[in-house]
Amino acid sequence: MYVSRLQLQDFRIYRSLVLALPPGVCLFYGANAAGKTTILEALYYLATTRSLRASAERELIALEATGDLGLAPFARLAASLQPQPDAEMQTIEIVLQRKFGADGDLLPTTSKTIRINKIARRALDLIGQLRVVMFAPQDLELVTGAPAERRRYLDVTLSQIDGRYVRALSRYNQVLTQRNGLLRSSRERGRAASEQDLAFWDEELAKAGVYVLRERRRAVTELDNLAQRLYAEISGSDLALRLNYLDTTPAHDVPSFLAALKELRREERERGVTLIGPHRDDLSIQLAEREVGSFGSRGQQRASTLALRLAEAELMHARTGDRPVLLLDDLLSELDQKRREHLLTTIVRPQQQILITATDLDDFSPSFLSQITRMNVDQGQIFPA
Ligand SMILES: Nc1ncnc2c1ncn2[C@@H]1O[C@H](COP(=O)(O)OP(=O)(O)OP(=O)(O)O)[C@@H](O)[C@H]1O
Repeated sequence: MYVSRLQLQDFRIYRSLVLALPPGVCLFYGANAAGKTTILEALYYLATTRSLRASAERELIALEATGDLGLAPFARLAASLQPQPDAEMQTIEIVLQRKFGADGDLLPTTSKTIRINKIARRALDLIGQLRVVMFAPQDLELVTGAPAERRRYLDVTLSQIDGRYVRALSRYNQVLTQRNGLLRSSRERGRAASEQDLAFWDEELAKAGVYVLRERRRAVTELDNLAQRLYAEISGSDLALRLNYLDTTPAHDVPSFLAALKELRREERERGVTLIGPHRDDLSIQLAEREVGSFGSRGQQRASTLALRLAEAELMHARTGDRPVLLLDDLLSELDQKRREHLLTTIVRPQQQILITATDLDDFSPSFLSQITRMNVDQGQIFPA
């Protein structure tokens, strides 16, 4: 699959952009703050419906956006996807709009409208239409950061592969919020939640949770194989990079999940929170049997992160038969010339769309530059170069 066209209106620095993209490698270069990362962010947002860096979605709407004829300011992102060489083109679109309050002032909240082939759909239906893997400078947090970073890694990967996973995870999170609300409010009121109410939420939590757990465990087994090989390729080292899913419950089916919840009943009532399940799990990432996050050198942490991202792309390819679009944000500038060339030869393949950002063309060899498309980014405008 590749993105043949990206259209942005009032998305961050881009007031109006129509960009044709090639199926192979495309390098976006330009000064700091020119708008390079924003292009990758737009594609990540269209793929996952999540922002990479905004703390509130309204930040994605251009500050200068005024909205039309009394409409609240909005951002529009659209992409044309070419799934297979002969398959029919698809279009995906997100419109993100500010809301007016009763007094006519803009509220901090936004609404999101999603269309696939011009037909309104839910966010859950959009995920998986376009598959991307983002390599970002802040990726080191994948190994050094909190468990939530690693859960997100698994969730974003699996959500793009499996529609049922997206729905199960969304259901799990809804149920978890309800169940935690019940446990917390009962504790605060000093009146135990009824066993009947809890039993209902237990059942719902277990049903969604078991699917999420099963798919995460299966993915980690595959990612473990892939990442081991990729780490060796990237680093040239023979230390084994190993991934392990760290679960808070060994449950494999609904009855065992329910039994585990039952066992913790008293403690959960006392603490007012759900203590086991996918929302508390973690992914162990070890090199030579030690956690890379705590024991690895900076170079080992970086190589592990790269291996994890490449493994993510390989997993998507293995499961769907299609290569995801790779988004490499300012990644290559951190590597020396030899490692950069090595990485590029590892990832550049026929039918693999790769979008790269860089401030400096000098980071690339003339032979590499002669084989790719270059785009110069300048203050929210893009010029083929
Ligand atoms: N909502 C918004 N409206 C207008 N401009 C915005 C908005 N959000 C971010 N910007 C601006 O967009 C510009 C481009 O940001 P971007 O991160 O894409 O740059 P970049 O080319 O990747 O820079 P660098 O090389 O420093 O990483 C920045 O100046 C940023 O302040």
